[in-house]
Amino acid sequence: MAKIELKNVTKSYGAAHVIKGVDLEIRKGEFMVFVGPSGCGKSTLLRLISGLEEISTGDMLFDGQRVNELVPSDRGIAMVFQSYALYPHMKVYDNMAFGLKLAKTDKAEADRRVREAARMLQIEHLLDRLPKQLSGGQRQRVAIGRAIVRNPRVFLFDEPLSNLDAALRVATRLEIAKLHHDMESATMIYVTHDQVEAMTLADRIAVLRDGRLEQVGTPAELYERPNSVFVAGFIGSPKMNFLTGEFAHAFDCSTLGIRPEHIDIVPEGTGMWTGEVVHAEDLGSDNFLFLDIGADEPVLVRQPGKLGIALGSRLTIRPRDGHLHRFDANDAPIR
Ligand SMILES: Nc1ncnc2c1ncn2[C@@H]1O[C@H](COP(=O)(O)OP(=O)(O)OP(=O)(O)O)[C@@H](O)[C@H]1O
Repeated sequence: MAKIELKNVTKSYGAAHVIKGVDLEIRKGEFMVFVGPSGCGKSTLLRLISGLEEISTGDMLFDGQRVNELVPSDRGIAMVFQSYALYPHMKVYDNMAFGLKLAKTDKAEADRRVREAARMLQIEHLLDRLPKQLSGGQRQRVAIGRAIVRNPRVFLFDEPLSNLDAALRVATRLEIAKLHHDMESATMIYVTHDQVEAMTLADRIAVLRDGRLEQVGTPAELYERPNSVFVAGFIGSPKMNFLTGEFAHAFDCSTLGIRPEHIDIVPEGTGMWTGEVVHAEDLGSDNFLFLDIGADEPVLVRQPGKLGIALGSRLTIRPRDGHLHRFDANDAPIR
């Protein structure tokens, strides 16, 4: 399995500069997740690594070897997309074995690999079925199985779970986490919009913004020590509250960030701010309370359990010690 290095990689389509100089080292066996707003270049970066697209300038290395000119089939990668693209007329077994057949892999060896992958993904009982006889989640597992049997150096996933319903997403996410655990030397790169997928699957997350890397770090690093207002607002769900003006000046900063889960409701007279509940969402396990404390936008407070707080109630709140994020006028953190 491979270590992947990107050295000042750029990609332009005519005058459109999509990737603007990315330096990144993905370790052998690492699970790297790319996140960022729509259009920031996540899929393009994945396609550059796969070789489906050629980089414009810079270098791409797999295990120290320059692969800029290598076609996808010579890079030892396997891709899993959101659409599974299984052959409808072939049984699951043949779908999984197809690539090996093309590569003229020994039949017994191919059989061994298909059954091993099917066992890992718990789809052994589905090998004789056609794709149309499978659920969406099962189809996606077959697509992942088809990637596994090829024994790739690198797995590339482009939003593989986005076509699945909520329950299947969770089940298949656990499956992918297990796969990474079982194939500990497999390097995996994964593009997603989903915060939970990014936070739970990643060894490290790369946050992209407009064709550049904004920050790369472990999920905990990005959550606890974001390097910019952008990362602070992007990582975490629901989103961090940002206060400016007098609210921030009171803390000697230009922007004050507080996550909804780091605000406590306290007795009047002991808090920092008081405001009216202008909107409330009861999720059963959690309450989202939106408080108008006189800032530009209501402050979101996340509280576990059943609260039964009525709209229009006045609440006093206090940010939890050690969980304030202060930023200067350049959006850089003050620590
Ligand atoms: N073949 C192309 N020609 C011109 N522009 C392109 C081409 N492919 C992608 N782009 C542009 O490059 C930018 C990045 O696209 P990309 O698909 O990598 O973004 P993304 O972060 O994966 O977005 P999303 O989250 O919406 O899938 C977009 O502005 C897109 O319009």
